[in-house]
Amino acid sequence: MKVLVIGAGNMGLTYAKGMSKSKLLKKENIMVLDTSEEKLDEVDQMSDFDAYRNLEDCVPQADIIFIAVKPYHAEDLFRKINKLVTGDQLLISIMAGITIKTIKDTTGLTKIIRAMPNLPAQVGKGLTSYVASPEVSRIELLAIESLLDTTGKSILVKDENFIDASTGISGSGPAYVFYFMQSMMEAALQMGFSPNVSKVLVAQTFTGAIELFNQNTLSPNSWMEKVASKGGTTRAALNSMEDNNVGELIKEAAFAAFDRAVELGKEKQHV
Ligand SMILES: NC(=O)C1=CN([C@@H]2O[C@H](COP(=O)(O)OP(=O)(O)OC[C@H]3O[C@@H](n4cnc5c(N)ncnc54)[C@H](OP(=O)(O)O)[C@@H]3O)[C@@H](O)[C@H]2O)C=CC1
Ligand SMILES: O=C(O)[C@@H]1CCC=N1
Repeated sequence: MKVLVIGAGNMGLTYAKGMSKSKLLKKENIMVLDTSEEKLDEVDQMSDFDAYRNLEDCVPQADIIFIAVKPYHAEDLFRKINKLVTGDQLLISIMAGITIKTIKDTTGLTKIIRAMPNLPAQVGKGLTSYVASPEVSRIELLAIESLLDTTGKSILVKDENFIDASTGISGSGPAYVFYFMQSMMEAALQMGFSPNVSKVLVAQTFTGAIELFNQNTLSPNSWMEKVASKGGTTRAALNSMEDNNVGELIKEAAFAAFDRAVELGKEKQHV
């Protein structure tokens, strides 16, 4: 089985590396194509995969084509791919918003997996939700699941709406966590801690809280209660968040990402 990864950026290279480390695929069976000379130099220097500049040289050889370019590059790329594909190839897209129908209509392929990973895939802690077109067989689906699992966990969702929804939760979600971390680090700096100490205070707090959450069956609300003493400091902080409607604002932000994913799928330039 040969896999071609198109787009050697944050996510494309992460998956190429994940697949090669996993031993599911031999390195010589992973091809990487990008239009940026800088990215291709990076791939060449890693000397892990063969770097390609021209679609003609790699698309026809691929059993699986993994698309990891930005959504606004999809239209042009798909038009070019259309002339090179054979009906049996399977395409995995991780692009936000781009629907299976659009991919089928523009590439001519029918075996499509639409997936939504997240950045922690870079450290093997990713979460990828995915859905398949009916033309993908059960055996192919199992093989794809193994490939996606090389970067963390994967979840097969019921329909594409859940891909857009998981974009709002897990796809974009790491940025919400970093937003929270940034604010806490800024508060620590304002309290007089050095940048290094601020970083350790915040990072270890997040790591510890996640470890607790993962080792137990308690909800975040129950954990909050364990931290907060009556009339104490945590209650003061949680009251301040409640007063400022922070919880609702976080939900609103997640829905803004969900809505944007749906909108991206409808934008004319992609079809
Ligand atoms: N970053 C994230 O956390 C997540 C991203 N995604 C999705 O993954 C996709 C990729 O995102 P990300 O990895 O961050 O993007 P990057 O910009 O890091 O990587 C995309 C790469 O593709 C290259 N490229 C552009 N057009 C083409 C083309 N026609 N053929 C080959 N290569 C091309 C780009 O080159 P150049 O820079 O020159 O344009 C760039 O090197 C997006 O569609 C996004 O929606 C999904 C989940 C999480
Ligand atoms: O911001 C984006 O559009 C992509 C999709 C999810 C994370 N990054």
